[in-house]
Amino acid sequence: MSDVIRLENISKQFGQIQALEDVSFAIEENEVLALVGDNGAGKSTLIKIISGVLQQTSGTVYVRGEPVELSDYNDAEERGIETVYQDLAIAPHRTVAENIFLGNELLSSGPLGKFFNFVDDDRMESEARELLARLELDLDPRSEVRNFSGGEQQSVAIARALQSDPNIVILDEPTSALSLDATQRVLDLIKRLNDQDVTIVLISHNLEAVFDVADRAAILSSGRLVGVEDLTDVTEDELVGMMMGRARTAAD
Ligand SMILES: Nc1ncnc2c1ncn2[C@@H]1O[C@H](COP(=O)(O)OP(=O)(O)OP(=O)(O)O)[C@@H](O)[C@H]1O
Repeated sequence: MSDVIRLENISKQFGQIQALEDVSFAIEENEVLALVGDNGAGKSTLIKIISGVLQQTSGTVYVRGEPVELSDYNDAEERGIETVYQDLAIAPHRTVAENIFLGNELLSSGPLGKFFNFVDDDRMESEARELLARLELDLDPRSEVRNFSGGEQQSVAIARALQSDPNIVILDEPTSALSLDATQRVLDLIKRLNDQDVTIVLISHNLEAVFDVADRAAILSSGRLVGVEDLTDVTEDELVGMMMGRARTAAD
């Protein structure tokens, strides 16, 4: 398996606070990698660096073997990396199709449409319909998103990230605040994406979800990488121990 992203000695300081210290590991092609750790461990800081929102103080990010400078969100998007943040940034009074194309609206191809920037609602609706079908999401592209449950809104946010056809999707706590049922539906969506060759990085405090959907877990504690474990090799208790900063020993 080849690396899609490799982090080498990534450190990040905010003034006196060392949010990340010398973090090095690789994300493999087509895996689901969970990023776990206690509050303040550095998970959000790390994904913001991978998605171009923050820049590391030192260290190098490699995407498909190339050292890259991700100075903003577009740099990451151009390399096929999309992120769905916890706040979702969904526009509740817009339709599913409008949300999927929010900020990337398709314009009419006719000369007048181009000139006046007419949005091509029909094309957005039909492309949204195709995308939703590909993700096996039973959502009407013409419905306003405010009518949806939390799990469905999360699915719309994931569909929007998929609109640019990324091959790496980073999900920040996609199941927090969801019912058990909705959580399972979002986990099933993550599995379907992964079956379609999308590499997934998942931040989650829900260890049951992590064990259900992820292949490996990278464990952070106080800004340091404690380990990267194959989830078939560790128990939930061992993982919690590592999240508390206890490296695995041969006796574990
Ligand atoms: N913009 C910032 N300015 C100053 N300190 C920050 C900033 N962002 C994060 N930090 C600090 O960096 C450390 C790591 O925070 P981060 O949000 O990455 O942790 P986390 O693992 O995502 O936590 P949580 O699970 O609570 O979201 C914390 O000590 C946090 O207070």
